[in-house]
Amino acid sequence: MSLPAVAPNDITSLRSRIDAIDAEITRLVAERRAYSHAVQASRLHRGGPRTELARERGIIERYAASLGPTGIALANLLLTDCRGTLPHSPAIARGVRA
Ligand SMILES: O=C(O)C(=O)C[C@]1(C(=O)O)C=C[C@@H](O)C=C1
Repeated sequence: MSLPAVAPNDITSLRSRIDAIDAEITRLVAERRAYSHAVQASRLHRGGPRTELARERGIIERYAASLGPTGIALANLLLTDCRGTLPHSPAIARGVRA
């Protein structure tokens, strides 16, 4: 991974790049959650189960291949976040947060 030209001792510039990356990551996590909820809602609508463990295993394997053990932890966190209560679910209506 090569970095754009930033003086190595320019901590302010380096941190501002980190902050921009974090903002992008959190935006992508929210976008991923929305797509994940759409897939889960579609599956439920067709009478299927809400989760699909074979698909989750494939995702975890991809993260592991890219990032090693940290990737496994990250994939599990993402899947937990994306599996949360669907916006239209009765649990939400009762005020329960997954
Ligand atoms: O890809 C799917 O089938 C999804 O429902 C999305 C997703 C995910 O967030 O990646 C969420 C729940 C499933 O158990 C598997 C994967």
